[in-house]
Amino acid sequence: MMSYRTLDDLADGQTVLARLDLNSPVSVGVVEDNRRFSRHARTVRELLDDGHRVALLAHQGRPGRDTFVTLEQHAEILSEHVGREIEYVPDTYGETALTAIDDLEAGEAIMLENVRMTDDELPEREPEEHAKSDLVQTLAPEFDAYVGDAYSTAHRKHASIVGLPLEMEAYAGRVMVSEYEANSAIANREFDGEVTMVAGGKKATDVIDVMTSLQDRVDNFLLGGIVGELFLRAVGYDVGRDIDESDLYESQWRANKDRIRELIESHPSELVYPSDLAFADENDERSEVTVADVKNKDHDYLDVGSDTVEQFSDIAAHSEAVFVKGALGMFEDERFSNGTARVLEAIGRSDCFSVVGGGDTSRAIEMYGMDEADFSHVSIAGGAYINALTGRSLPGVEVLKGSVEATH
Ligand SMILES: Nc1ncnc2c1ncn2[C@@H]1O[C@H](COP(=O)(O)OP(=O)(O)OP(=O)(O)O)[C@@H](O)[C@H]1O
Ligand SMILES: O=C(O)[C@H](O)COP(=O)(O)O
Repeated sequence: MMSYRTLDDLADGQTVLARLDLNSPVSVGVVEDNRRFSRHARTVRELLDDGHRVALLAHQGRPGRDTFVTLEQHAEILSEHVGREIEYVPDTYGETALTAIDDLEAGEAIMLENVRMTDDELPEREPEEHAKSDLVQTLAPEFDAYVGDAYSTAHRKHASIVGLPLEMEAYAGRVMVSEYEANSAIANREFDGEVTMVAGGKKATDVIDVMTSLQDRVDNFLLGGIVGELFLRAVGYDVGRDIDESDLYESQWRANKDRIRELIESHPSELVYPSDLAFADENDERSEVTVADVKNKDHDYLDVGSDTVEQFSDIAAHSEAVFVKGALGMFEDERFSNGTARVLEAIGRSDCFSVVGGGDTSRAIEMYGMDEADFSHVSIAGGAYINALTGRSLPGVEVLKGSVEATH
């Protein structure tokens, strides 16, 4: 299999354009620090230590959304993680940006403006088409090399993801390599023992896509969260109702019920249902009920119960590989964190190959005092993680591999 070049292949002292993914939660204009900064800091620090002149390219939000802001705060947060000042340049590829790139000294980095503020970035186009854009044609000649580190945007055919690497000597950064290898393992690698997937959270369509494409590779699907309730409903339990104005159950049920029924029919022994559920009682305290005793959608079920936790933890403990997609409950509320936190702890304790994905689910690791090092990999990707699990190709990875072929 043709692979990509990595930072190990990059000669020191070059002018380098590195594409990162620092897309972050933004609340009332304030960018939240998160794992993406600490992970990419490793790539940036290494580039600076190797004497490169480094311009960083990244995006935030999409036009029209509240999260669509400049990268000024990102430059500050990343500077703290890297331990060196990264100057923010309020321009992506105009005169101001080109002057700042020209002025770079060895071991210095600048952060160019949110690349989604240019018209060329966002249209989904083939790499060859993007390569002709002004953005790519202006930036590419300024650099000796492109470092693709934005694995979590590699599912997008955007100019800076697929166009730039086509026109430049391209290398995969440290985040790109570690994410790609771990997340593709379930689709690419053979495991001798049992393979388990925690299938939870609230994005049922994504999870059911993953389950459908991995149905013959996974021995146990541990069902929880809203996904678990949809499966319980499909086998006749009266659970799952929309909370307030939310559309968590009904629309997802309508969209997925046929595929859920197909999975139940074709893989009855791989599906592991919750045997009990938790809800808030009249005193607003956690109570549990066995699934058989649930009646008339009488509560919002916000976590799996203790028996389920025990059963899921046992299965995780004797698996050879465990992939997590989605939380087992509404863990942000401590009363309903038991399922997610205890099962993650069991996975962390076991010596299985473990991958935890999804921005929300991986937040539970630090919220409940677990050590990221107890897992083989904690992914910082959302959509790209789904693509990798389902074995769909990632254009941003393919173009890095293609770039090696083109030079051979
Ligand atoms: N029974 C439930 N009722 C309501 N919300 C739930 C329930 N179970 C899980 N959740 C919510 O699901 C969310 C996690 O699921 P989701 O699949 O959306 O996240 P993810 O895959 O980790 O993240 P992302 O796709 O955003 O990177 C959590 O925020 C949790 O509160
Ligand atoms: O946060 C992400 O998943 C990536 O940055 C991709 O963002 P997008 O879904 O807005 O393309």
